[in-house]
This record gives sequence, structure tokens and C-alpha cells, in this order.
Amino acid sequence: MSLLIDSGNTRLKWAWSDNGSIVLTDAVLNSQLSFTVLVELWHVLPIPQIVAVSCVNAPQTLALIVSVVKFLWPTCCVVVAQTQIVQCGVRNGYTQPEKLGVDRWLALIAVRNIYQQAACIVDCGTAITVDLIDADGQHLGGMISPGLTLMKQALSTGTQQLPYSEQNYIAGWSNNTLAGIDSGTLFAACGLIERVIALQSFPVQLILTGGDAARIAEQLACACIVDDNLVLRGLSYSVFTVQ
Ligand SMILES: Nc1ncnc2c1ncn2[C@@H]1O[C@H](COP(=O)(O)OP(=O)(O)O)[C@@H](O)[C@H]1O
Ligand SMILES: CC(C)(COP(=O)(O)O)[C@@H](O)C(=O)NCCC(=O)O
Ligand SMILES: [K+]
Repeated sequence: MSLLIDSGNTRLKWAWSDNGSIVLTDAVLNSQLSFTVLVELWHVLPIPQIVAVSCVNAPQTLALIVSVVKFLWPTCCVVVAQTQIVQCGVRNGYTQPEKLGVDRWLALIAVRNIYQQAACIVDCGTAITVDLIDADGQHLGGMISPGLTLMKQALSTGTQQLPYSEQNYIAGWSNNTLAGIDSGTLFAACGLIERVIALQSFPVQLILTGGDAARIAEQLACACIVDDNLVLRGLSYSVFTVQ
């Protein structure tokens, strides 16, 4: 049994994994993270043999995670995933491969191994990242845009009269400010994805993951798969597949 951990810029997600299949997932907001909170959440878990971590968050967060793991399970082996040049059938398309976020790298590995076809991967988290992979496992590059919450926060902090609300509204023409911001930012995300798909010269499977995946998928004009645990599933492949 192993514990898989994905530390993003908004939330820390984890999954309990048995033989590569994910059997339990949970999450906590970064704003609520502390040694005590993680101990409370994790001490009820069975003792893992391996803890695998993906972290695009601050080094202090990684250090916190490792310290809690060592406190709860002193003999357990901790593996911290790193972006590679080639791994699990994927070839990194960045000119400086190590600069590609490890969460994006792991999502590419998951898609290569689960779907085995050309795909456009959209991680709808704090940022919205778009990555393209061909049917041979070559990463063709990516794009980075603000996520829905970041877009709303940018409007609120960059203007005098726009408030921030995390509330969701019915998408479309709005007759008030908050609903207009909510629809405008949601449509911006959909527009990015639809343009990427429209410009594709070969067929790709569109796959969405991340906290806002379902909300964005609901509004998209093109067909897509929502796979909530792509990063954690990729983490499992990266740690347990013999190269
Ligand atoms: N319960 C929730 N708590 C916080 N954010 C949520 C929640 N449900 C959906 N979201 C949305 O998901 C985004 C975070 O998605 P997530 O994939 O966890 O991001 P990251 O990997 O960057 O931490 C937030 O920006 C927010 O818009
Ligand atoms: C783009 C990201 C901020 C996305 O992080 P997330 O929204 O999942 O928290 C992260 O993958 C990252 O820090 N990437 C490094 C730069 C790059 O991928 O080019
Ligand atoms: K993301």
C-alpha cells in the first residue's frame, strides 16, 4: 500500500493506492495546512510502505509533508517525483525539460499510459495548463493561463470597483457584476480550450483534470473526458513502473 500526495498551489490532495489503483482520495486547502492538521488527517491511514510526492508548491510545504510522514511512519520510504527528460513512455518537449512543472509531467505520464493516444491535457487548477502529447508519447509543448479563481482575484485586486466572490452563477449574459465576472472568466477558460482544439491539425482526445475540470467541461462546446486524479495516477506510474 502506498500514499500518493499532490501538493498544488491551492490544495494538497492525496490518495491511498493499492497495486497502482487509487482507492481513496481527499484534499485540504493550503491555507489550512499545518503539522497538526496533517497529523490529524493522516494518522488514521494504514501504514504505507512508500509515500510518493508531487509538489509544485513552496519548498517549505514539501518539507512539512516529509516531516509529517517521518513523524507518523518513521521507517516509510519517501519518493519525491521530479520532471524527467524521458519517463514511462513520455518525452519531454521543453528546451529545459526540468522547468516543466512536475504535476504537468505526471499528468502526461498518466495519459500516455492510460489513454495511449494523442491527447490535449488541461489541468484546471490554480493555473490552467494545457499540454499536448502525440500518439508516440512526444510532448509537443504547452500553455499556461490563470485558473478561474486567479482570474477573479486578479479583477478584484486590479480594479477599484470589482469585488471577489467564490460563488458560482449560471453561465451566460449577466445582469449583475458578480455573475458577469463569473461568466466572463469561465468563458475565457472555455475559449482557450476550444481554440486549442480548433487549431489542432490531427485528432486529439481532450482530457480535463483539476479542481475546476467539471465546471469547465459542462460549458465546453467540444467533447472531453474529465479525469479527476490524473496527477496522482501519473505519480503512481512514475514511482512503480520499472524503467
Ligand atoms: N472545495 C474546493 N476548495 C478550493 N478550491 C476548489 C474547490 N472546488 C473547486 N475548486 C477550484 O479548484 C481550484 C484548485 O484546483 P486544484 O486542482 O486543487 O489546484 P492546485 O492543484 O493548483 O492546488 C481552485 O482554484 C478553485 O477554483
Ligand atoms: C504551472 C503551474 C504553476 C501549475 O500549478 P497548479 O495550478 O497545478 O498549482 C506548475 O505546473 C508550475 O509551477 N510549473 C512550472 C513552470 C512550467 O510548467 O513551465
Ligand atoms: K494546474
